[in-house]
Amino acid sequence: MSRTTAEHVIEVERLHVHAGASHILRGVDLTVRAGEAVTLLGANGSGKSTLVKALVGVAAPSQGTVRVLGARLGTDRVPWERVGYVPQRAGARTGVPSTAAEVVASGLLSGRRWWLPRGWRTRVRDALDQVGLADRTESAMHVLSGGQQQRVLIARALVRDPDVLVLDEPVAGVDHPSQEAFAASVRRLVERGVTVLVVLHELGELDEIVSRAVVLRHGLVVHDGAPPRPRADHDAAAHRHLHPHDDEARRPAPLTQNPVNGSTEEVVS
Ligand SMILES: Nc1ncnc2c1ncn2[C@@H]1O[C@H](COP(=O)(O)OP(=O)(O)OP(=O)(O)O)[C@@H](O)[C@H]1O
Repeated sequence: MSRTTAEHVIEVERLHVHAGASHILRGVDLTVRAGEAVTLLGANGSGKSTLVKALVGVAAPSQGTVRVLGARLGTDRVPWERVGYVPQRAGARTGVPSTAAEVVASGLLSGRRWWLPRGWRTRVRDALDQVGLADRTESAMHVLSGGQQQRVLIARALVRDPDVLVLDEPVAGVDHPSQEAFAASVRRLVERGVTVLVVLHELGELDEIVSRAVVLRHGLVVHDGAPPRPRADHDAAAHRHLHPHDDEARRPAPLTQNPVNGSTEEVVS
């Protein structure tokens, strides 16, 4: 059961994003309804991070519109306090000495609210508990493993109790316990009706949680529907992989294409 009244939590229409001379997004349309758990897939450089950055107002559209929770970016006031965002891993080791609790508490600050609300300590502890780090509240960030630091950043997004959560490759390169803790927390959020849009390279632990996959290729949506499932015969001797050359890769993608790495496959019977 969804927690928001806006049926369309995210609405992107004919979105173009340029960076200098690069035309990164070339007319993306995307609608995410309340309560959906959607993964954004695509090969390196296909535009996934740019799309999520445009959703949270970090990348400016050169054309097209983005609406979040019914508010149009750039014209309406977006209720950012209801949006949780975990950027692509940049490393939490900033050199600034801070504890896990301090990093998570910063997630309670937003545009107009520069003070911590009553009960913030409990909320911070709960958020860290959700990612399996209740016992590391007072740990300095630099003593945590990379996976644990990433979980702290996820807790920083969760502490807002967001209605929509946008995550950019939240588990890339993190240890297995962190991946499991992350999947368990996404499952609970989805059960509570939170809308989730997550950039992934492979479904992994989220395989049974996401219900829809949107695949980008060269800045365009080339698939929007059921998530790719691992093929049972993938390791079979009769299975042959054909990897396209670059100009082939620029042709419109067939739906049988492996959406994660962009390769096409042919089975020899
Ligand atoms: N600020 C920028 N200036 C110039 N080019 C950029 C900029 N940001 C991104 N790009 C280019 O745009 C393309 C898409 O980048 P983006 O990070 O959105 O892709 P991605 O699908 O998230 O890739 P990855 O899976 O490697 O994170 C890439 O070729 C990237 O080099």
